[in-house]
This record gives sequence, C-alpha cells and structure tokens, in this order.
Amino acid sequence: MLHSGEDKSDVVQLPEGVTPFIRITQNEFLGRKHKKLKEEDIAICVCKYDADDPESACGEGCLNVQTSTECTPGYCQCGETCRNQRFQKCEYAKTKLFRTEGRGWGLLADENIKDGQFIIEYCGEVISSEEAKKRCRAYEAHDLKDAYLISLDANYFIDATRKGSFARFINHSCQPNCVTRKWTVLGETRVGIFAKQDISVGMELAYNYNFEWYGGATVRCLCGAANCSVFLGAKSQGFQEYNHVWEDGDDRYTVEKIPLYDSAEDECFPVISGTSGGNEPTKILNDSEGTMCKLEPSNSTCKNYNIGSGSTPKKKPQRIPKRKIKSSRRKQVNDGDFAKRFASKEAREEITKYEGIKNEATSKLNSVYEEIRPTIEEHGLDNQDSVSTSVAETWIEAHCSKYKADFDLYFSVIKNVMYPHPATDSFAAGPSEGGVGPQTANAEANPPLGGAE
Ligand SMILES: C[S@@+](CC[C@H](N)C(=O)[O-])C[C@H]1O[C@@H](n2cnc3c(N)ncnc32)[C@H](O)[C@@H]1O
Repeated sequence: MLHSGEDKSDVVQLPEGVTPFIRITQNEFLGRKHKKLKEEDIAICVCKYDADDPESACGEGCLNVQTSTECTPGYCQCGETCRNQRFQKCEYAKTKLFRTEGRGWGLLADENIKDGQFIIEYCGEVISSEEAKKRCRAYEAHDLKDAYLISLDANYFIDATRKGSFARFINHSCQPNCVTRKWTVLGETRVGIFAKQDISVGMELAYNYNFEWYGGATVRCLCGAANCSVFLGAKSQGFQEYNHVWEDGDDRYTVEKIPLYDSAEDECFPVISGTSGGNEPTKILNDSEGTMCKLEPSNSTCKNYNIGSGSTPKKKPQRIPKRKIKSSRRKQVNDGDFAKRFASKEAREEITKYEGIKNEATSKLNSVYEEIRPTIEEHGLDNQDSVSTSVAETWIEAHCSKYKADFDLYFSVIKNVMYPHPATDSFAAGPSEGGVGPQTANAEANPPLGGAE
C-alpha cells in the first residue's frame, strides 16, 4: 500500500480503482498568484533556540504558534531549529490509503499519532465561489459521487478533485478523531488536519465535515458512530427544517428520528418528497471552523454535492418556521379522567394511582422545561446541540419519566377494559355513563397480565 507521506512526486501510484489525481503539497491558486508578504507584515516571534529545551524553538509558547501563524524562514531567530513550519516543510504523519466498506477510499494512521499532532494539509486548487459553482456542475455532469471541495473562507474554496493531497481521502465521522484547523502560512490561509486525540496505528482518520444542508438528496452517513446523525448534514438547521416529517405540538420529528432499515443495499429509509431529482435546493458544506461552502441547486441527479454561490435555488425548499419557544407552559393533555369511567372500585383506584403519577411526571417535565428554557433561548432557538450535556440529560430524563407514566396509565386502562373487575359499588354505571369498554361484571378474576410497574 501507498504511504501518503512518502511519495512526493506529482503523479502518484494509486491502488487499482482509485480515480487518478495529481498530488500537490501546496495549494495552487487559480486566477491569482500566491500573496507576497511585505516585510512589515511578517510576524516575527521572540523565540530563541536553547539546546537544553526543545520547546524553546517555537513550541507551544511561541507567539506565532499561539496565533496559528507559521514562522517565516529567514525571519525566525530559531533558524533551522524552528518547529513552527510544519505546513511549509510537509511534516505529515504517516498515513495509508485503504478501501472502506461503503464509503469508498479512506485514510488510516500508519504510525501512532499524538493528540494535537498535525497530520496532513488539505491541499487542492484554490478557487472562487463562482468557479466552484461551475466545477460542481461539471462534476455532476460526469457523475462524480464523491465531494472534495471544502471552504477556505467566505470567498474561496479548496477543490481537491483533480489536484490535492491525501487529505482528500479522509472520510467524515460523527465521532471523529481529527479536526480541521486553519493556519496562516506566508500570508495565505491553509487548512490542516490535526489529531483531536491519540490515534493508534491502523485506525481510520476522520473529521466531522459539518455539512450545512439546505435540501437536495440526502447522503446516508456510514460512519458507524454510536451518535451518528444518519445523514451527512442531518444536524444542520437546513436539514432539520427541510426534512422534518411532522410536528406535534412542541416536538418536530425529522427524518433522522425515524428508524431505518439496517441493510445498506435496501433503500428503505423514508423518501422525503421534493428532495431528489433535478430541482435540488441549496446545500451548504461547512467546515469545522465555521466557514461555509455554499452549495447550489443543479439539474443533475448527482447526490452528494452541489456547489455554488448560494444564490436563489431553482426550487425553494418549503421553509418551515422555526419552532417557537413555548411561552411558559407546555401543553397539558387532558386524558379525560379515565378512572371515574370504570365500574369497579379496584379499577378506579388503580387508574387513579397512575393518573396521579402521570400528572406528577407532567408537572416535573413542565418545571424542567421552565429551567432549561433560558438556556435554549440563549443558544438560539431549538438547536439542542448547543445546550450542555447535563441540561440535555435532565430534559431527557424528565421526558422518559413522562413517557413511562403515560405508558403505565394507558396500559392500566386497557388492561381494565379488557379484563374488567366485577363492579363493586353503587358507582357501577350503566351504559349511559359512558364506560370506556365492556362494563359487564366479569366473574373471572384478574387477567393474567401483570401491572406496568
Ligand atoms: C472527501 S471524499 C472522502 C474520500 C472518498 N471516500 C473517496 O473514496 O475518495 C468525501 C466523500 O466520501 C464519501 N463519504 C465520506 N464520509 C462518509 C460517510 N461517513 N458516510 C458515507 N459516505 C462518506 C461521500 O461520498 C463524500 O462525498
């Protein structure tokens, strides 16, 4: 197998089946030259090399390192010992290309990598958003299914489709072991892949693409993480708003909450109307530092990406109004006082007990909601990713208790309808009292069903 950190030649020997590309170790600029730094703009640190302290030569304490700026050769007093020229010197970790299951090619660590270590630069052609849009259409026309474009800043993109580094093979994961970071190198912004934890040799490298999704066909995520969002971009607001399936009071159910069939071959997951085919709405690819790659509608059937300026889509997705934060009270469901509809005392007592538990759980849920409401509002609408884990846990716990209480109550009602106790007091109503089910006294004792405790 090929070690991505070894072969520095332009045209690389690739394993069979990999679409050829030209390997570059520095971004190439389309339509402009590399910036030439003016002397007064060069950031010069104050580090001095001390043979007894390797950190002295532009380690973590270096002013340039702290501002994610590489030192400029000839200007850094540490000279050759400067350790802050990793992009310039291609100080990549050893990695290896391998074939994944269902996700095309991927890149794995070919040596142990330390938390925070620079792994590789995401190199490609630096192009404007206009050019990105054009290229995207061309790629779609050629039915390329993998997307290799990431955003560099508001106006530029890095396209690693035809020319790039091996970083182009790093797949997305919802639980990644790498992150992207932007660094300023000789006046230009460059994107590096860094380890966000220790990575052992043989582990696949992955970072979170942070797709911002505004419609179009969905790409099923096969990262296999326990917290997988099921689709690339499923957590983005665009995806959530566009792909919601139904709303029920406060709750909005999106496609990601619907159970999927496991088989990758079966396309059994829900088809969301209006999201496929020729009129694909806008889609945005967002790198982990928050800059965005606007993706636009296209007329092709390409599923993975549409890149463009972000101008008006041909067919606007139906915008679903953002969920309003409830004023002060959550909706209270009136279950209709089931207990009093039963003829037997035992049934009434049992159901009354469960009604009490359910009311308590509802009140608890309401008060938890009141507690977390400021946090939710503070973090901007309903993005549950923004609230802290402890808040989310409290909220989930209150929901679970409420669901259990609901279940217990309804179970008890159904049980008493199906297997009624004999009517034991004068309350036993005739049909006009509106019993929930058959009210005939049943000589048979309790049903062979247990309670729902
Ligand atoms: C930058 S490329 C990654 C390398 C790619 N696997 C290859 O073979 O060249 C991004 C593309 O890989 C695929 N991909 C990456 N991560 C994925 C994931 N978690 N689930 C499904 N497909 C994924 C998608 O087709 C995506 O457009």
